[in-house]
Amino acid sequence: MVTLGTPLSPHAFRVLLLGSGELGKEVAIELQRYGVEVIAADRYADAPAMQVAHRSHVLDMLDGGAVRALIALERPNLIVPEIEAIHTQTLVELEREFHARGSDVRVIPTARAARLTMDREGIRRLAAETLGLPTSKYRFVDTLEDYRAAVAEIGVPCVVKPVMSSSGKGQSLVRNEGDVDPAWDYAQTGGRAGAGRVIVEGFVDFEYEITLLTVRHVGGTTFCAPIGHLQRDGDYRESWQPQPMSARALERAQEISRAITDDLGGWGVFGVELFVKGDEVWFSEVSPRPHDTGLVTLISQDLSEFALHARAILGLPVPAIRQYGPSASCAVLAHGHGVPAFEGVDAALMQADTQLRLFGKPRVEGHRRVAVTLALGDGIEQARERARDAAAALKIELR
Ligand SMILES: Nc1ncnc2c1ncn2[C@@H]1O[C@H](COP(=O)(O)OP(=O)(O)OP(=O)(O)O)[C@@H](O)[C@H]1O
Ligand SMILES: NCC(=O)N[C@@H]1O[C@H](COP(=O)([O-])[O-])[C@@H](O)[C@H]1O
Ligand SMILES: [Mg+2]
Repeated sequence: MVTLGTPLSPHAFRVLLLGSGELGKEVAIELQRYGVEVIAADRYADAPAMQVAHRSHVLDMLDGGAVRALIALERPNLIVPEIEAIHTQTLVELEREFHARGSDVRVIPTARAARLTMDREGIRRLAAETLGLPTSKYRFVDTLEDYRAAVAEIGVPCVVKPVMSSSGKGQSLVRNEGDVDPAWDYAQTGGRAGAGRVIVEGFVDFEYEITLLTVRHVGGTTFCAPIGHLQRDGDYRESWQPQPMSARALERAQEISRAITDDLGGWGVFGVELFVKGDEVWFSEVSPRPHDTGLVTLISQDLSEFALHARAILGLPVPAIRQYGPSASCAVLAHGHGVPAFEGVDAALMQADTQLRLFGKPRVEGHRRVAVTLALGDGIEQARERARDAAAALKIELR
């Protein structure tokens, strides 16, 4: 049983967010509602979650020493990874030390889950080889020569990704011979840890893909309604809920999600990414934290994925999740260089049942998701159209 205290007092319940983007911002707001003292960290200043936290720190989270020093300084009750780019081996060591000391400090959901999912190899081998879950074909390679052989063996089309990357960075679809070498070069430059290991995945010719938000909480495991989504360049553009599925496919999706999340363990929200064709379901990957496609739950459920994460990690009950019917989200990307200014916010909010979140990201260099629109509709198509219309009404100027 958790005792929640008063923030900024000696008996505060403190949560340290490692990563402070748009997803962490919503988690921070939900934690604030329980009087939790929230400390936000990221690699840059004025990140979205920092703007709603009690305190913040800027550090290189891939530096194990820096992560350890921050945790020693802040002495949080919970350490909550918000992104994958963290020195997760340090979290594994710290968790072991906490345990040995009899301390009840926890890494969410577990340090092992954070470590396995930051590297595509860890989670893929666990899912496919240890748990026997259906996945695409795959090979891990370190050299151009092995890479070419892996592509020849798996065949085209195939998907090439750095083992450490997210949001489609460094990822290519190889359709023919001419795509092979450029995909290697892109994987070598687009990964989060620089050049390195690559996964070659067989292309899964799915009908649709979903995120199954799976909540592990004190009372057991609860699934949200499936979220369908559209990805471009490996990054999410639209998501909707509920995605229509056959009863058998939904059952398989839940079985796979339960298997992987039971193995990872701990409390919190997991975003299980699955590919579906007819009644067939393949595991793709899992985030041991709220998922970007789950932003739709800000409008589609009484408890959003962020509210669910807060409840679950605090050890609070999740007796039911109410879904409000057809809903959608549309990601808003800014392109260019500068500080965003938003016009057309009024136009974006003209339609009933439409909402907007502006993340407050301090700068854009290249492409960056800076906002999301949300809508309810009579059907999925109407909800998606409303969310897209609202996004199109926004005009972003980079100053
Ligand atoms: N083997 C595959 N077959 C078919 N499509 C794929 C395959 N792998 C990836 N994709 C497509 O690319 C998208 C992004 O892939 P993936 O989720 O592995 O990338 P990511 O960089 O981890 O993205 P994120 O961090 O946003 O989840 C998938 O949602 C899917 O649309
Ligand atoms: N697919 C993972 C994902 O959506 N993560 C979310 O994006 C932020 C990074 O955004 P940035 O790259 O604009 O800093 C992360 O902090 C997290 O909130
Ligand atoms: Mg993904």
